[in-house]
Amino acid sequence: MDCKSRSSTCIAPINIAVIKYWGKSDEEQIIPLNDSISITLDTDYMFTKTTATIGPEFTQDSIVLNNEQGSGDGVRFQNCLSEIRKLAASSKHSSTVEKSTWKVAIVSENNFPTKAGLASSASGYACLVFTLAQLYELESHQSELSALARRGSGSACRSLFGGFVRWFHDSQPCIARPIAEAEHWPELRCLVAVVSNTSKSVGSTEGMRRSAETSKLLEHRVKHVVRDRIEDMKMAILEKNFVKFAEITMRDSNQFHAICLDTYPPLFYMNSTSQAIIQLVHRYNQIRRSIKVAYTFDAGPNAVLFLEQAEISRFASVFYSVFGSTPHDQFFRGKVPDLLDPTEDVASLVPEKALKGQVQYTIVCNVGQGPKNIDPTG
Ligand SMILES: Nc1ncnc2c1ncn2[C@@H]1O[C@H](COP(=O)(O)OP(=O)(O)OP(=O)(O)O)[C@@H](O)[C@H]1O
Ligand SMILES: C[C@@](O)(CCOP(=O)(O)OP(=O)(O)O)CC(=O)O
Repeated sequence: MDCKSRSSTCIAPINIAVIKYWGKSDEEQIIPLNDSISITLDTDYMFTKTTATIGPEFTQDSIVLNNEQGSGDGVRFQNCLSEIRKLAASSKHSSTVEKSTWKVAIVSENNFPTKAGLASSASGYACLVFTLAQLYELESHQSELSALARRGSGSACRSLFGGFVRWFHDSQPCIARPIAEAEHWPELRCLVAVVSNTSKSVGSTEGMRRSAETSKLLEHRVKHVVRDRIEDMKMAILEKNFVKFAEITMRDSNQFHAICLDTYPPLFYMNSTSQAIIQLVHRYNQIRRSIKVAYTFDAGPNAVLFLEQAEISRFASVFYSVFGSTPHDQFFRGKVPDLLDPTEDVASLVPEKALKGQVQYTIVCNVGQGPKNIDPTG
C-alpha cells in the first residue's frame, strides 16, 4: 500500500421493517411512497463488514462483494460515492479535500444470505456510506449519512440508526430518524428463520416498481391505511405494548404480500414453509390466549419473528419440534435459547404435513445499535 493510502473497516446492522416500504414516488432519488418503521438488529451474529481503502495510486473505483469482484461502476454504488465525495471536497481540512479526488477500493462481506429478502442491501449500503465517512473523517451528522445511504438502497437509510427507526417519505432531505433507542425495549427478541438462502427471482427494486405500476391495493394502502398504521405502531413501540405491536406487524406483512399478489404479473415471495410458519404463530397465540409472537416477511420466504424474552424458551421449543432437524445448538444461532419440554403445546399444534428440516436454521438476536468502526484505532 502507498504510504498515502488510508483504509477503514466498519460493521453495520440489518433492519427489519414492521411497517413496510414498498413503492417509490421517485426512482432515481429513491423517495418512498409512504413512511416505514423498522427495528435494527444487533450485530452479534448478522452484519455487513466493509473495508474501504483510498489511495492516489488507484486508477478506478472497485468493489469486491462476498469475495466476488464487482465492476465498481454500478449506478447506485457510484451515486453513494459521488455524494460522499462532494461532502469530502467541501471539507475545511485540505487533506480530506485531496482524498476526495482519489479512487476507492471496497471489500465487503455479508455474513448471512445476500439477495434472499434478509435486508442485505440495507446493511450493505449503510456500511458503505458509514465506512467512507469514517475514512474521510467527515463530521457529518448521522441523518446526512442516512440520506446518502438511501441513494444506494431505500431501506439502508434506516440502518444508520440503532433501535426503532422511522423513515419519512416527505422530509427534506428524505431521511430516517430514531423513534426510540435500542435500550428502550430490552425484553424484545427477534428470531430470524432461514427457510431458503437462495437469491430471489425478482429483486425488491423491480418488484416494487411493478407493484407501483399495477397494484390498486398499493394505491389504497398509501392513501388510506399506512398513515394511521405508522402512528399506531409508533405508539405501540413507545408504550412497549407487545400485543398491539405484534398485531400491526403481522397485518402489515400480510398486506405487503397481498400487494405482491395484486401486482400484475404477481410476485411470489413467500412459499409453503412461510405459510406454515404463519399458521403456527396464529395457533400458538390462540393456545397462549394472547398474542405472544409476531411474524413479518420481506421479499423472500424467510420469516422474522418477534417475541419477548419471557416467551422465548417456550416458543423456541415448539418451533424446534415442528421445524428442527439438526441438533438444537446448530438450529439456533446467536443467542441460543434453553429449550423446555414442549409436548403439550406441540400436540395441539401438530401441522398436517411433515415440516422437519423446512427451516434450515434460526438466528436469535436483540434490538441493536447502528454502524460502528472496528479499526484497531477507531
Ligand atoms: N455488503 C454490501 N455492500 C454493498 N452492496 C451490497 C452489499 N450487500 C448487498 N448489496 C447490494 O444489495 C443487492 C441485494 O439487494 P436486494 O434488495 O436484492 O436483496 P436483499 O437486500 O437481501 O433483500 P430485501 O431488501 O428484499 O430484504 C446486491 O445485489 C448488492 O447490489
Ligand atoms: C420488502 C422490503 O424489505 C423492501 C426493501 O426494499 P429495498 O430497500 O431493498 O429496495 P430499493 O430501495 O429499491 O433498494 C421492505 C422494507 O425493508 O421496508
